Amino acid sequence: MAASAEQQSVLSLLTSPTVLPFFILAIVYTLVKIVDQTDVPKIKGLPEIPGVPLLGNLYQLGQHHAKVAQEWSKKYGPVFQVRLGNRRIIFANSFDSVRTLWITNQSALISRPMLHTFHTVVSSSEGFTIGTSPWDESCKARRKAAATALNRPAVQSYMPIIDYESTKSIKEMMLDSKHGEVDLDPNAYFTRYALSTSLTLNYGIKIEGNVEDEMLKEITHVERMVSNFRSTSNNWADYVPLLRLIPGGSAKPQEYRKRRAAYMHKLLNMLKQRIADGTDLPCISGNVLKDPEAKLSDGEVMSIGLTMVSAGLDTVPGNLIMCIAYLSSRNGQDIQRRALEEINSVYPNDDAWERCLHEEKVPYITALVKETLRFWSVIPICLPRTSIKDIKWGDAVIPAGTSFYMNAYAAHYDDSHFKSPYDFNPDRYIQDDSIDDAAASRGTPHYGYGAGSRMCIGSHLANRELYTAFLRLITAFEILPPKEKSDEAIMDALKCNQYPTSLTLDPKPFKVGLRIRDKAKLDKWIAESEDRTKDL
Ligand code: HEM
Repeated sequence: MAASAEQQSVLSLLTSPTVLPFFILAIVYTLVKIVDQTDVPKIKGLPEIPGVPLLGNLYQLGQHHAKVAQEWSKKYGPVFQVRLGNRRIIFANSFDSVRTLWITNQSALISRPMLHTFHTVVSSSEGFTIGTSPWDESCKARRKAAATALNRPAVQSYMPIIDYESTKSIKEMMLDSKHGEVDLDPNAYFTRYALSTSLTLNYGIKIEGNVEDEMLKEITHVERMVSNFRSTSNNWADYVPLLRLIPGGSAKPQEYRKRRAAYMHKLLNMLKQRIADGTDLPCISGNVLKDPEAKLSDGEVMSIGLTMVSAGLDTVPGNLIMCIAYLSSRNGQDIQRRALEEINSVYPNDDAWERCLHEEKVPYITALVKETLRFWSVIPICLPRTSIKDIKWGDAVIPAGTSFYMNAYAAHYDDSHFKSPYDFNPDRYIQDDSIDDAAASRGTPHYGYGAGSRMCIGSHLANRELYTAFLRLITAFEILPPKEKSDEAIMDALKCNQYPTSLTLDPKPFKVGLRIRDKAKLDKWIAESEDRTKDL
């Protein structure tokens, strides 16, 4: 149909050289306004960090989101709103603000957001882990089942596994360092420690090989990559939907989804075969599969398995490895001396290796664990939350459905809560005067395990793994600086991360020296442990 005379005159006006540029600008402006909307409108009464169209504050946050947000909090206050693409996020950056939002408002802050890369691309076939699931009946059931399997008495029954794995790692470190002659990187030994412990208690299957084991390397690499896809700081496509249209953008996440599915199915099938043959060992997934009353579907059993494999894999080794790095430094030598004195005074008969399986009686080692969790903040921006009810903050009402990011790194270095927060000082958890007194009396020692309604349910297990490993390492070895000078960045909680935008700290490679304190005693402790765990 031909255009009317009126339409033709409008068209020629719009395409005239003087009007056309303004017309194009108006179209672009309107389009930007449409795609630039946020999931939650701007919240009145809460500081907002100025950003740019489409990206919001994504570019300004750079690689070190936790550090940049910590800097902003000096100007804008502890709690502010940012825009990451089309998402509005509340950042909490001080110890007290986290407590108010995460603990006082815990029933409102119980859900988790869905992020495109992890929830749509990486996880579509394998289900979500508990820590990435929004709050619903299924998440509640899986969390309850896993929490029961990880409660204090249950964890005590897993101590033989921790006995076996810690001994295996320390023995291999002794042999691979040629009894202390050669420096080594502790990373792989403690990655296997954490992974093999999780696999044994979930499937009754351990990593049989040394640190070069193929299954160990595959699971470690794939889980590390998945953890990057899961990070709130790594994937711009989570926030800017237009970026999802870029061809090939999903190729890597999809590749890792397939590789992850392969070993998750293999582990479950191995367990099912052992159950059928009657050769299975007691384990969490086995208990669920064999329990006729269990109300969990196959997918839910798989989700618990995924959680067990992934949850402790970066976190336990990250803490262990970075504490070992610190212990090897000059200041770390004093900490080792003090720790050994404390261990020997509690256990004058050299039975610390065995007793630590039953009790935690050396307060200085417990304090070392806490200080490590604070100082290294291995999940600097804690797993994200979504509110399910309105939350009041000062005069602002933050509507239900808003995403919240806890800047655990900034809270851990908050000098209104911790005295000299940049000093590594286990004593702050023993002597009240190194934490502000009022703060000390309020409980929560740190946010290493998060806080409130969706706090880590693996913390008893992780604490036992860390305590046992530290106590045994310190009695076995003097941990020394490497013979060759190492990268000084390894002592900085952010610079030591080789992949700064990952969810969990991924330590840069480094080496330490080891000197065996007493070869005869160490051989005896190892032999006793091997004897105790020979049927595992
Ligand atoms: C040192 C080691 C560990 C650290 C630092 C750590 C840290 C965390 C953090 C920060 C969270 C998020 C909490 C929140 O949102 O407030 C979390 C959640 C979780 N962790 Fe851990 N974790 C560790 C070990 C483990 C282990 C060994 C397991 C189990 C085998 C585990 C299981 C879980 C689960 C299931 C969740 C999700 C809870 C939920 O969403 O309801 N964690 N962890």
